[in-house]
Amino acid sequence: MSSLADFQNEIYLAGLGEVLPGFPTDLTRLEALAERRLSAPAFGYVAGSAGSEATARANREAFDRWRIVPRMLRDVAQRDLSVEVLGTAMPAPVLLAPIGVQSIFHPEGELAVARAAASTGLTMVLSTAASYTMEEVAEANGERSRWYQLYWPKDRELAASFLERAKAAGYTALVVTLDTFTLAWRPRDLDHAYLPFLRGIGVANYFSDPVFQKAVGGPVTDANRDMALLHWVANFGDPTLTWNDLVFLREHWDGPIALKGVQHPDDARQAVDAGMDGIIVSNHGGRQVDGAIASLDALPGVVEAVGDQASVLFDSGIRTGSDVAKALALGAEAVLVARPYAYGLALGGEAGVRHVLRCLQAELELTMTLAGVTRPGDLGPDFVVPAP
Ligand SMILES: Cc1cc2nc3c(=O)[nH]c(=O)nc-3n(C[C@H](O)[C@H](O)[C@H](O)COP(=O)(O)O)c2cc1C
Ligand SMILES: O=C(O)C(=O)c1ccccc1
Repeated sequence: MSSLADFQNEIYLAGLGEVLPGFPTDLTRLEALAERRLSAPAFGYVAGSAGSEATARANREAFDRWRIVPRMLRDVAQRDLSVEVLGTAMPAPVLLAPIGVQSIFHPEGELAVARAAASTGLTMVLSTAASYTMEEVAEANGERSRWYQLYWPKDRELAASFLERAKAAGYTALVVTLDTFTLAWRPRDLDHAYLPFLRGIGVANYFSDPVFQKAVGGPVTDANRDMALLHWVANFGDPTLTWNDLVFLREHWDGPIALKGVQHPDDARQAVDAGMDGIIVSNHGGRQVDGAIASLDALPGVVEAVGDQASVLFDSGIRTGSDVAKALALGAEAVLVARPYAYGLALGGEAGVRHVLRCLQAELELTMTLAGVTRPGDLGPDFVVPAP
């Protein structure tokens, strides 16, 4: 049986022919390399977080506060990391988190990511704010599984159109991001006075949409471009939304729905009461509320509140396979990874993303195996202790 950890052997064997991996295998090193490759504003956009970046740091520190306790002599010869999450089969409990405006990292942007995801079999979550349309990305992703992330616009007709298009293009689950109806105070972007959308990046799904086009007097050309961008700004998020509005999602989406950005157990309970299928415990990688709780610290409370009624997923701060194991041990059914694959994209396009995904999966399998676990579902709170 082939295993995800075979990547390790592949690297050592290639070394016999003097071939090196090409990218670092310690994924925490990618950020510094990406900084050298990207323009200062583009690097600031991906690496930056809200305010003093205290929450971004807290996300990482929270992982350091948990330590894995390996168990011995448990026959770990046969491993199977595959899981089914919200109806989607995956080779490992790892998804590619939605990241907007990927063409600022590499010209092929989301298309390269869709191909890398397809080649590993992992599920990508496509952002509404993508640089390519959801139909183009679906084509690059092919027969593989993909989910769609909605930024819920003010115009309900536009929201319904996005959902209709996503369904038609083969996105099987819906992720609705709640924590970013407006962008936070982000000093790195402010200091560069840099917002990609105002430069027409990350608006492909809007400009290609029939409902959006109707609102701006037809297809977007040089003549109505400024008006179209202003319409985007006015429409991007809806701060009036409340829990009662979730009915709209159910009316327009018949597949599984997960809410992204939940941190409080009571919000998770409300999501379940509203008929949602999944929760993504996330603080947007520290990019929204500076000073907010580390996402990993919020995870156990949400799992306790709704873990038996909904799929609880996790993101914010995952950098290594060992981090994935800790989040699974604390109750996540699967995790989403964001910045590491964006850095891989910046460093090497499709090959860079594929490298990151293969490293993560191999390291996860080796960590689990050496800790005495052969399946993701067998990782529980017994495998971690708080650091002294
Ligand atoms: C450059 C960038 C763009 C992002 N764009 C989106 C987006 O369009 N939609 C969304 O739901 N989350 C977006 N996120 C948040 C990620 O999906 C994810 O929640 C977060 O980055 C996870 O933390 P990590 O980067 O530490 O893995 C973005 C994050 C980054 C870094
Ligand atoms: O930058 C982000 O974190 C983000 O989520 C976003 C928001 C709007 C458009 C693109 C990305």
